[in-house]
Amino acid sequence: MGVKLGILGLGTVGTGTVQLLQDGTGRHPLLQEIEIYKVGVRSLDKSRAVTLPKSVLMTDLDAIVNDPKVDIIVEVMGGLEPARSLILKAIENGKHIVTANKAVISRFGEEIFTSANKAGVYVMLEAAVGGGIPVIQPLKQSLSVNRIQSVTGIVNGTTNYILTRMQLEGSNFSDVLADAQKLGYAEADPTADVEGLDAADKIAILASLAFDGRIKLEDVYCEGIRQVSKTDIAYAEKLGFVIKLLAIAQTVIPPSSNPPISVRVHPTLVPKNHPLASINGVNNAIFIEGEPIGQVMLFGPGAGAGATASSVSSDILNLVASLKTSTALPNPLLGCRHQHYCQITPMAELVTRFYARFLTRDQSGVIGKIGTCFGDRGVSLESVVQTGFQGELAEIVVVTHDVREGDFRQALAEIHSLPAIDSIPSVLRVL
Ligand SMILES: NC(=O)C1=CN([C@@H]2O[C@H](COP(=O)(O)OP(=O)(O)OC[C@H]3O[C@@H](n4cnc5c(N)ncnc54)[C@H](OP(=O)(O)O)[C@@H]3O)[C@@H](O)[C@H]2O)C=CC1
Ligand SMILES: N[C@@H](CC=O)C(=O)O
Ligand code: NA
Repeated sequence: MGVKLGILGLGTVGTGTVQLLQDGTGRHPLLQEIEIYKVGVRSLDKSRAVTLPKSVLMTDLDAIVNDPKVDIIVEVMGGLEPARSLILKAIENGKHIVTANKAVISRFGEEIFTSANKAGVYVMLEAAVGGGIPVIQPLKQSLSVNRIQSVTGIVNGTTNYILTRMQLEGSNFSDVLADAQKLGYAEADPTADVEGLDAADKIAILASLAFDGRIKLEDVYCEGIRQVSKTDIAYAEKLGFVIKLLAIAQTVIPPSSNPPISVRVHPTLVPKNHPLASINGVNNAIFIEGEPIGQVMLFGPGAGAGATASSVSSDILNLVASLKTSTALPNPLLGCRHQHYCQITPMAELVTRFYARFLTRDQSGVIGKIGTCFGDRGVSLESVVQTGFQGELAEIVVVTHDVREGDFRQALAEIHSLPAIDSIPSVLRVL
């Protein structure tokens, strides 16, 4: 008898998954053991890119998670509710879960994994981070003996696609966002992509695995890409950088048991010679540093139907394999064993380089005054460039050496109050 799937959602990811499962030739033979038993959607009237028997497609998702014949629930509907309640109900009913829903896991992970451990079922989430890139299983298994120092990722396909096209083609933000939506990369509400919230969900999940503890989503600092302008992209280019939305989790003191970590998402100037600088379009990459392994980078398509279906289906396959060889004890490398919360360092304590662009009145000595404010706070400058004019205003760009963020912000506030300063249109961190 086949392993019966109840799939919740038949949009971009659900459709890609059904297509993959229906076309088993040349793939792993265990796929033959899987039966697409029920698929839950919102509307039965929509035209679908896959053909399913009438008896399979239904709108009563509660009935699917309560159906005793269903072995695995594949939650690819997205959103917080009813996704969370359906997952919890399915777990209570003894079903394993595969989900692509980082928003639910990053917010309700504690509740979901606690219930799953109690019920003796697995919650698999490879598709939730990095789309098609295997990163969850590598962190849980292949890299788990390492002491991780940092996880730095481009983990949102939509914003990487937007920034790449803005950089390479000088395209306009809203036109490119519309393309990303048409291609099925963006979330139902693309605000989650553009504001960095999707990347924050993902880095919370990665940090939890890398640093072996729970993360409160509200502790993840988050800035999106709306304020990244063509001007900054052009200055970054001249200075030898590209701008990427990075999601970063790193220890701030040498690794120890439960070390304080910094977890954040923000647009970042990445040196052109860094491996993450060349990750373009919808691709994602996760750059991991650990001891003893050194540096590892996982790269691939971060969104889209086929790529995400690859991760969803591999999770299903892992569960099918477990069900076939079922032992009484859960496999600790597949389950979640976190009990404590990670300590998160406040942003003011972060040590990083900064890029800042100032619009100044064209008065003599402005650069000196900016330098003095920075110097008073112990902020040393790596480069200062005055290249352009915007109307009557001169444009000055600085890049600092490593500095404590709190000191940099104080200096910036002092600079802002100088009569010669018109405005500070952008402040970005530098990797
Ligand atoms: N798109 C991507 O590239 C990736 C997406 N993800 C994640 O995968 C999940 C799904 O994304 P995606 O496929 O793009 O989303 P879509 O919006 O394309 O599809 C959502 C599907 O779920 C169904 N659905 C949603 N809400 C309900 C409801 N309340 N009751 C019944 N059915 C419902 C919809 O039904 P109907 O068709 O009838 O409207 C639709 O079939 C999300 O969590 C997303 O974050 C993860 C990695 C990549
Ligand atoms: N909207 C997300 C989809 C994958 O998680 C993205 O653009 O990365
Ligand atoms: Na993945």
